[in-house]
Amino acid sequence: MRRPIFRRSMPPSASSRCRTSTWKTGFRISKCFCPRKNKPFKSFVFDGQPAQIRFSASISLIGVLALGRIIVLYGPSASGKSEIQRQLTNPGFPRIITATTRPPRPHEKDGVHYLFLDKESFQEKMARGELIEWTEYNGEWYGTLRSSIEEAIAGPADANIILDLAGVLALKERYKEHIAAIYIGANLPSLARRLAERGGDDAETASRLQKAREQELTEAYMQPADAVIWNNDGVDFEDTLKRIREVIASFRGRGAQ
Ligand SMILES: Nc1ncnc2c1ncn2[C@@H]1O[C@H](COP(=O)(O)OP(=O)(O)OP(=O)(O)O)[C@@H](O)[C@H]1O
Ligand SMILES: Nc1nc2c(ncn2[C@@H]2O[C@H](COP(=O)(O)O)[C@@H](O)[C@H]2O)c(=O)[nH]1
Repeated sequence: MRRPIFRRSMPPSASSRCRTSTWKTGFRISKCFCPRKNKPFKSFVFDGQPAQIRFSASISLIGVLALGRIIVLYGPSASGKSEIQRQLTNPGFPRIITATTRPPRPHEKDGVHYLFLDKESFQEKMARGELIEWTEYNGEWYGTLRSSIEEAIAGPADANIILDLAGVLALKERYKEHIAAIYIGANLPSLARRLAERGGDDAETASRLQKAREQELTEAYMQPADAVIWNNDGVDFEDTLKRIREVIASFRGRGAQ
């Protein structure tokens, strides 16, 4: 028996003049005229599906209606992700700010580059389910706020975010069709030079380079990327930006990933 599961603004005498469009998801929109109230109305109906299908239908519906896509930049430390993000970000392509327990670098501002948290606050956010994913890097915690991703997906604009591979995989698993990942690479000599120029703690620099050598420069690390861009020293940074803009435009042309 076909039975309405979800119904909105359906007056009692709704049986009258309706034009119904049915979506692939099983969702039906009827544009009707109510003789009793003498005015038009719309009804929204999921029809005759078992509960578990209803749930996935509503998820697909969110997918259909939500437009925002998220471009994830990932790759080794000092490959140029932050500089690329800085150049690409604008009001129509906002950055999604993640949280970290690492101390800010001299130029970094709370709420702009990261939400800088102490370990206790970070753990509280984890415990409250406010983080959709998190990772440990160099003894510090990094995590993505659930609300930041859901707002970006529900919004009309694409957004960008910097994550590591664990973050890419977590977002792709949960929001597959909204996520496109660009791996930003640079060779070891470029990374070493840039990290030395950044200054800071020698042990931390060595650890970042080791992670690049052993993990972040491997084929396996790049494998989930939808595009790979190399930004070595000697490559004109404007050229890197141009290639990234082209890749992002091609994602838009293809529709959601
Ligand atoms: N093509 C390039 N040629 C020379 N220097 C570059 C190039 N691209 C970026 N840089 C420089 O490399 C340094 C590191 O870049 P950036 O901070 O953006 O890296 P990152 O990937 O965000 O690093 P991290 O993950 O450690 O934060 C910056 O000083 C940046 O200006
Ligand atoms: N999985 C996540 N990775 C993140 C997040 N925010 C940043 N990152 C990655 O961490 C490392 C270290 O960052 P750094 O700013 O100290 O160089 C780098 O690979 C970032 O891409 C996050 O929320 N989740």
